[in-house]
Amino acid sequence: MERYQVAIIGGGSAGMTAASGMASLGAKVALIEKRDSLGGDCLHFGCVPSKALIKTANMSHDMHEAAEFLGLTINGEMSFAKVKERINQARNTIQSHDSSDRFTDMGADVYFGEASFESDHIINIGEGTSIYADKVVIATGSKPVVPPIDGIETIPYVTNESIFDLSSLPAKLGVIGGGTVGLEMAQAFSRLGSEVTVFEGADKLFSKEDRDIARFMENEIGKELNIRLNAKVVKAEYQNGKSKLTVEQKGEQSTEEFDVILVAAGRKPAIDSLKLEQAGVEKVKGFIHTDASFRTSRSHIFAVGDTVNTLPFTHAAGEEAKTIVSNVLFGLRNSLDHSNTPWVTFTVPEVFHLGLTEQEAEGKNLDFKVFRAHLNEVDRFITAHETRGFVKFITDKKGYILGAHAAGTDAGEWMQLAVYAKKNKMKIGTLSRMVYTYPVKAGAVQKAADIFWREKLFDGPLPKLTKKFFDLKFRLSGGHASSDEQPDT
Ligand SMILES: Cc1cc2nc3c(=O)[nH]c(=O)nc-3n(C[C@H](O)[C@H](O)[C@H](O)COP(=O)(O)OP(=O)(O)OC[C@H]3O[C@@H](n4cnc5c(N)ncnc54)[C@H](O)[C@@H]3O)c2cc1C
Ligand SMILES: NC(=O)c1ccc[n+]([C@@H]2O[C@H](COP(=O)([O-])OP(=O)(O)OC[C@H]3O[C@@H](n4cnc5c(N)ncnc54)[C@H](O)[C@@H]3O)[C@@H](O)[C@H]2O)c1
Repeated sequence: MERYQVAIIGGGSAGMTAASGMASLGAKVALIEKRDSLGGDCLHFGCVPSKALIKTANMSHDMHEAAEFLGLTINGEMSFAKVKERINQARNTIQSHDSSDRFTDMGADVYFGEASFESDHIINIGEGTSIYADKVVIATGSKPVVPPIDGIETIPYVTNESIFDLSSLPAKLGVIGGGTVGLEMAQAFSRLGSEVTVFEGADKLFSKEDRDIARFMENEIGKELNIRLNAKVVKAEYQNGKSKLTVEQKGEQSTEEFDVILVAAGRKPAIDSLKLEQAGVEKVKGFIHTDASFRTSRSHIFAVGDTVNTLPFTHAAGEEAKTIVSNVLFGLRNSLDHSNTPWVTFTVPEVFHLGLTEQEAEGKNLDFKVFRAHLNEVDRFITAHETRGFVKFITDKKGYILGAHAAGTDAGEWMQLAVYAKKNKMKIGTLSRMVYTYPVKAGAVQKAADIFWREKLFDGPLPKLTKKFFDLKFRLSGGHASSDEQPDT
């Protein structure tokens, strides 16, 4: 049986990052992936295809809006095959960066096959292969939750794992779940031309966002989609090529027919087939339980990414994997503070989230301040006619950043500045005291940050003091300007 210092189960964002870090340091590493290529959810069914789809849908939407405004006519039918071509091109290009050769070149052995624990050190891969590992990293990601709706298995629903394989654009798309996956996909399909209805069980959308952002976004996205809140899908049927949903809302039932149903009702760790019990690895609430240094209940077995109950994002998975490299190889106890990990929801407008929301600051009884700027005050947004949205900073009394939130075009790009400032424990005023190119979208950050100085300089005692000083100076100079300040006559 081949022996490894580290076996990494799962070749997604977390697994690949851990493998490249450990193999580059010279450890004998096995990377095991159940699918026939590396890349994980993000590459195959998540971030990459969804962002390529969103971009293509926004291109189509913006083109139609611009044509109408400029008095142009667009002819022809949109080709869904072309949309898929763009998605596949993006996937293929990124796939080439994630090729197994890259990892073998680094010295890792890549195995393709489903892994499960035979014991706490022995891992079976598919049928017939077993390896021994001193340490193990579990990075098997997550999978979609399919809610227990009567008849759901009788309809040909899609999830994020199959929606990118649709052969044509559905005329009517029903989306179960108004979370990040549901809303990003719903808006993209709507912008390509589908009529989209989103069924959300909760009473609001964007529930993890700052309440002002959530309210604003619910209103914005509601202009493009049919949103049904407090909606419980109780029954699903398939008749004459259509999927029929029975939905309960405010005690009343109604039915609606769709060409395609997307189930986007949340995700759960993909750990069922690992036989964790054979390794003695414990779970809590369906996630693998770890300490702050990502050690499981067995100290030589680690878990990162979507398998643990932290933040379910690619960049979070990657950062967790980087954190454990020295924990696994050198027995260190590095931990990761996710309070500086942002996330972005790629709807239009885009939503950026970092740190505490206003309601969380209230919940913690913090003495905090809010600084905000609206995009209609920022020249770059005005010139681009993209004034929908705002930025909002939450700081402590002294101005240290606790949270930063924004909704607006490309918010995920221009708000990255806030991550640097918060991580480096800067006051919001620092974001004002730097020169921004004119005109850029990050001008919105500067506008909000300027308020910090305006309050400090102009709302405090300083203006009264300086007025007294100038009055005195004026009187001392005889009530008229000194000779060297006299204007030319
Ligand atoms: C539609 C969608 C869009 C998303 N968009 C974004 C985004 O824009 N930005 C963002 O940050 N995040 C996004 N995410 C979330 C992101 O995809 C995940 O957080 C990320 O992929 C988690 O990485 P991971 O390495 O933990 O898991 P994964 O990337 O899922 O990798 C796990 C790997 O383990 C393999 N595996 C599973 N079980 C076994 C086994 N028993 N043996 C061997 N291999 C196994 C899987 O095949 C997979 O390749 C999106 C998710 C979805 C669903
Ligand atoms: N831009 C990004 O970074 C990005 C994009 C997509 C996904 N993701 C990640 O993937 C994770 C999963 O996304 P998701 O949207 O699947 O999950 P989610 O937890 O964000 O949203 C699921 C939604 O479905 C609703 N729901 C659950 N069961 C329901 C039912 N039976 N009927 C109606 N509504 C129901 C929930 O109330 C919730 O609002 C997210 O937490 C996010 O971290 C990130």
